[in-house]
Amino acid sequence: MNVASLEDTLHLGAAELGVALLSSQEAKLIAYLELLLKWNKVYNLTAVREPQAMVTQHLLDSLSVLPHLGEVATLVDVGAGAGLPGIPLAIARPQLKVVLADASHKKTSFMQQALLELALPNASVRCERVERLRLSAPADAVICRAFADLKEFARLARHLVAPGGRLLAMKGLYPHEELLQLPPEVVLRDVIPLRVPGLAAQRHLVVMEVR
Ligand SMILES: C[S@@+](CC[C@H](N)C(=O)[O-])C[C@H]1O[C@@H](n2cnc3c(N)ncnc32)[C@H](O)[C@@H]1O
Repeated sequence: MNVASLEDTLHLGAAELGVALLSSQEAKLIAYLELLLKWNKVYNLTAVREPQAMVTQHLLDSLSVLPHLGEVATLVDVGAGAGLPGIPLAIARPQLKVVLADASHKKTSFMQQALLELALPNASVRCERVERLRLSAPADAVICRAFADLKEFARLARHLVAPGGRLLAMKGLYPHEELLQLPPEVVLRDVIPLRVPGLAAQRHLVVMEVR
């Protein structure tokens, strides 16, 4: 693996996103990719296996939401899988408390190991179905990528935030159909187009507020 060029892609891409990273944070993000590559051989954690594509589709895609998180202090990543977007966000914003939740023991074992190896005290892992997950205090926001349609996301995760809290869904194409199906318990606040460096595909962040 050509680590130097992966670092370049990450460094230039983060700068393009307006995300400031220390070199130690960039090194942790690359170390996370290396862990993902290593565990993927046995655990089949992600279909994206080419290292440069992983920088773009996993690291930069996750980091692209950072400028839109606002003052959020606690964030739950539901259906986090191998830790996306939650682990890159926890690395890039050490003050942010991140809960990584997934129902799959295989996925949560990987995330637990990644948190240990990367020394990420601001993140924790819960092996639980989202609908059964209970937090000691409501989070400021919940985020998901490739988890469920907007209606189902709201149904399964709205109990994790207090009224006024946000549900953030990372989507590809503008989700016209899904937006027509939003339940009355949430209000649509924004649909933000995201530009991920190196990715031609459309990306959007849907911001909903829980009533
Ligand atoms: C397609 S993967 C996406 C993983 C990651 N967010 C990403 O973008 O790479 C969906 C994940 O959601 C998890 N999942 C699906 N339904 C769930 C539920 N009700 N509660 C918790 N996790 C769930 C699955 O185990 C799987 O890891």
